[in-house]
Amino acid sequence: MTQRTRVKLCGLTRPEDVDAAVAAGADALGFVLWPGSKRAIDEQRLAELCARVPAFVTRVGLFVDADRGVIERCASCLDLLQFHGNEPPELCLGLGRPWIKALRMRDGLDLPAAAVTYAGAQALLLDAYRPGVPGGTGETFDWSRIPADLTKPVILAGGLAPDNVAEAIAAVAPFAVDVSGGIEVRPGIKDASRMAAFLRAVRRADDERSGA
Ligand SMILES: O=C(O)c1ccccc1N[C@@H]1O[C@H](COP(=O)(O)O)[C@@H](O)[C@H]1O
Repeated sequence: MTQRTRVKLCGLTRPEDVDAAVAAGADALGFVLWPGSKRAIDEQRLAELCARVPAFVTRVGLFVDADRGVIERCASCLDLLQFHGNEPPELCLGLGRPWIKALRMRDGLDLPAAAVTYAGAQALLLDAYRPGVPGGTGETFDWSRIPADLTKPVILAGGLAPDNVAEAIAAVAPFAVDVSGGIEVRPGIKDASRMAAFLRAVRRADDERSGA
């Protein structure tokens, strides 16, 4: 049986966007805890937003080489940690919380080897590579570079939007898709109708894959 594609909507900063993302049917909501991002929120805002999220919707915190103390404090209201920096796998594992590893698809990246290096991760999030930017570029990458037999679930990210996510799902059949810029009016400000359109496009793609 074809699995349904899970959906993470990332970079939420406002209570109304959290409510709209949940109403649209998102499986996971992402909160950026990297101060360098235009979508960054502080710990107090994180706690406020997380408190709005109902059971069975996963709260994900995104970190880029954050201090361990920051990660531990934020983790108290998160279900999953997402690492975008040079965090050693031992650090990610040592936090004792479920986590995923984001990898930018630079030339020469050996994905099967990365799957071994990050064996403790619950999934690999694959994003576009732009030098000097840890993620969230709004750019796609060559999806054919993703091996079909990776030993970790794939979360496909990078430049996804309501009008290309079906093509991405048909090409990659990822476990999940992740989007930020493609559902925004500007960084950190989400558009409820684009979030709903994204979810509809994913459902349609799943129906097509399953022949429904
Ligand atoms: O969103 C950010 O600002 C960000 C900053 C640093 C690392 C990752 C970031 N976002 C992640 O990147 C993906 C893809 O973004 P986009 O859809 O291409 O805009 C996003 O889903 C976040 O997981």
